[in-house]
Amino acid sequence: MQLNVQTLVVVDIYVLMLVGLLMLHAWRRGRREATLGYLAAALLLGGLGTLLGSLRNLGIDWLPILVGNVVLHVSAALSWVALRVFAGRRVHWPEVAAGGALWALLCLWPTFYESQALRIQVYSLIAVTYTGLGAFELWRSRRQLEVDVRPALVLLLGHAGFYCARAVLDHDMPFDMVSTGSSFFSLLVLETMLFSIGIAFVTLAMVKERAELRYKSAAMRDPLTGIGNRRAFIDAAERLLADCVRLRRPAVLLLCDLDHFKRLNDHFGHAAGDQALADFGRILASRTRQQDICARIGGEEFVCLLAEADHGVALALAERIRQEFAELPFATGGQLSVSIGIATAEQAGYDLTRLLSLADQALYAAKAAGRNRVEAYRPDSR
Ligand SMILES: Nc1nc2c(ncn2[C@@H]2O[C@H](COP(=O)(O)OP(=O)(O)OP(=O)(O)O)[C@@H](O)[C@H]2O)c(=O)[nH]1
Repeated sequence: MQLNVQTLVVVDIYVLMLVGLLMLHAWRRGRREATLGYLAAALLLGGLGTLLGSLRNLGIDWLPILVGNVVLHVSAALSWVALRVFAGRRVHWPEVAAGGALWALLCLWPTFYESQALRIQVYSLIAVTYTGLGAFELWRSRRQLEVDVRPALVLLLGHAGFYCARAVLDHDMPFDMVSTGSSFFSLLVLETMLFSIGIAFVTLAMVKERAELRYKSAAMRDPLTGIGNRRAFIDAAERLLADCVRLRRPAVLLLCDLDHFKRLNDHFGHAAGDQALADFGRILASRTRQQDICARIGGEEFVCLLAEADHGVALALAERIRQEFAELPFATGGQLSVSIGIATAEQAGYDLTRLLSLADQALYAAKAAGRNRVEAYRPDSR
């Protein structure tokens, strides 16, 4: 198949600019997510660098050879920066400038400036380095990122592989894209175009996926205590109870209500009340295991569904939580306490609504018996 280099270069510039502008738009619309901003800059500079690189045979070779390539190296560096920022790391500007600076310095050396083969090899080396760094950023952060980074890794490694091949195979082919061109050069332009579209698409998808995960997680979290809210609890508890039925495992619910909380608010203000809520949430989270489901389901009402725990274990844990909270020194100087009601999933027939209701009856009994105590649900108690 014959690829017309001139046409490809024009299409390449057009595509890079267009995708760059679309990325800029996505950045502006998407709460100015830095990853998209850096990628937009990389794409636009890629288009500009390719445009400058195409200005051959005009008697101003320094423009394509020096300026055009420096711009392309900065563009490659910014693609790396986009992925680095996505992985939560800071930008290292000296490294961003290093590729272009190295190129500019080498251009002062006539042997390099006049050797097509040498320039191709150094260009490829810099391109492989920045692409490899981008892949490395994603690879080392793949677990924390919580999104699928594999498509991006495949693209980056393919791109780096292409430049490795170019360094080996494209020694002395003319770089004069406007007149002669080379078959490898046509492939290069084509590959750059496809890679740019691909990396823009997968990066946008990763950014969007992560934003959705963050919104979802924020919607399920109680901002004051950092533990789950009622909605998160209902979802997770229903799943846990279904697992308990299937695997014939026990579960116990603790329903906790801070005592005389209104009095604390009225005497010491809402900020003191908030502090007490945050302290209790912290105790609950630190005393329970990862598989337990803890949440703040109302003003001063907390729950904890203990997975694979029997009645005795739950009772001991509730007692420890009650005691720890009662011993906590408060900034106000006063003392606070919590009442806790307990019911087992078995008593409720593994039905969440009923389980909450039984634990509530036990809690009512704890309040009625003087507060600052733990009561377990007893079928004969009401
Ligand atoms: N500071 C603060 N107070 C809250 C929050 N949510 C609910 N409250 C307050 O919690 C108090 C709950 O009062 P009550 O339901 O009467 O319960 P109580 O005073 O703890 O009494 P008992 O439960 O019977 O011991 C109310 O004054 C609410 O305004 C919150 O997010 N922060």
